[in-house]
Amino acid sequence: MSPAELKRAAAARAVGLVEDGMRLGLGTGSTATLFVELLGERVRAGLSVVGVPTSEATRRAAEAAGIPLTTLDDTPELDLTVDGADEIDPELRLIKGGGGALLREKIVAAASRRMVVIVDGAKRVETLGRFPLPIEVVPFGLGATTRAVAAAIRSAGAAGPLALRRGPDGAPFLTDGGHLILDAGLGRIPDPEALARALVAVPGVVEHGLFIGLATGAVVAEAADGQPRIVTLGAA
Ligand SMILES: O=C[C@H](O)[C@H](O)[C@H](O)COP(=O)(O)O
Repeated sequence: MSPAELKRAAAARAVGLVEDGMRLGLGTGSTATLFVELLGERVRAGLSVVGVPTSEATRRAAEAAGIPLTTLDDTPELDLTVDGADEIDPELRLIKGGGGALLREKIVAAASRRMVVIVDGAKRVETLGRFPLPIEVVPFGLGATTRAVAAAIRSAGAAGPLALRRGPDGAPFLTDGGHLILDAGLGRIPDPEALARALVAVPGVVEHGLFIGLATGAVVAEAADGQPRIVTLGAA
């Protein structure tokens, strides 16, 4: 089975969690986009929901799918956010931000009573860190902030190179908020909570891709005999 088929299977299961009248957080990335497309089919069939997109890309996808949108200003409390992830560990801790949407994703997840993560089985790890950890920083003072981020990483018992993320044209990648991203290739993160605390204490760091205590459940699609097998973690 291809990763795309597994992602679609996870997204399809999560669409079944949506109930009429729900206020939804709409995640970002290839898996979350499949969820948005499938949700759009239900909306066109009569389901009534409103969604808060976590990126401009998701806003466009949701508009194309016909999903009514709102903002956290008008709708500050959400019932359910469905989003993808780059990694998930057994404690439902995540690495997110591979697509650069971590800041809005974390704000939306924190405003939601439930956050359900949809992933293919390859995203499951025992220890977070194989996927480079995205760290969103303001452009001002980049050199000093990078040094401080490196020290914060060491203080949390981790190590690895920091790379400024670049777009396909080679120019620094800019988030929807106009910030830069440092990708930390750590291999393993022995103490995610300690690293999260250390990173938020660095002036210039806007947010990081460790999502701890936010996911309430996960829908994982694994390949079994050529068919997707859904495994749920937590409350999903
Ligand atoms: O910034 C992007 C998000 O955190 C995505 O949810 C994450 O990168 C997973 O994306 P995908 O479903 O494309 O693997």
